Amino acid sequence: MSLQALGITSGYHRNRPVLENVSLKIPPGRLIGLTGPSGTGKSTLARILASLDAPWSGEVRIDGSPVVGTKFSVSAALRGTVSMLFQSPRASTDPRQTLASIIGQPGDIAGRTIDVVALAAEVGLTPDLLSRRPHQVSDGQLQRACLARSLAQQPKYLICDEATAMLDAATTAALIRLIESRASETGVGVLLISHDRELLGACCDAVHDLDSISA
Ligand SMILES: Nc1ncnc2c1ncn2[C@@H]1O[C@H](COP(=O)(O)OP(=O)(O)OP(=O)(O)O)[C@@H](O)[C@H]1O
Repeated sequence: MSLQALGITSGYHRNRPVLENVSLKIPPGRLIGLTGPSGTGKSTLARILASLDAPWSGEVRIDGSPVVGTKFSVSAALRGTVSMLFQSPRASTDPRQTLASIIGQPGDIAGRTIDVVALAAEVGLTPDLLSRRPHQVSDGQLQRACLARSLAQQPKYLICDEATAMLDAATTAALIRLIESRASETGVGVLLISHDRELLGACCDAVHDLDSISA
């Protein structure tokens, strides 16, 4: 059981790979850190692990099953098992939606009822914020809503791509604590991508440099 990248090679321009033969394993219930210099391909790998993009070669496996296709073409059994939290909550939310509808989105897609108020409370959002739209809340509050949306998806694996880079130290610590407790309580496996090696060292079970996982 794990989310695995196996020998991933990928890039954006033919003959100029960004990732070469990269392998990484995220076991359930663990926090795995990924760091490395800017522009070396961490986000590229994250998008491939989340089935948002397909690699040129190599394979992603979710609990042993190879992923075929991307986004909505991924098989129903595997779709939604990996959730991604991005750096910018504003770029990943619809400015017309309220926080309640943002958090409840995975339920609408899956035809499942979600206790939005309870999830909001879990990530530290009070009920009065739920009727607000993104421009009426802070970056930290909106990122909490994005985390609640990810959790509402009930993913087996969560990828946080610089998800706390825009937040202050206190909000970062609160979100990381939440992710840690979710990992230990529900067994969600987490990949934390960050330039902050100190942060990764403090909360992760293992930290990899992108260079060290390229063969
Ligand atoms: N959509 C794209 N089209 C073309 N090139 C891209 C695209 N996305 C990323 N790149 C390039 O691929 C390389 C890797 O980018 P990526 O964002 O994966 O790196 P990163 O390690 O996450 O960087 P950072 O730490 O700055 O977020 C960079 O040279 C970048 O310019």
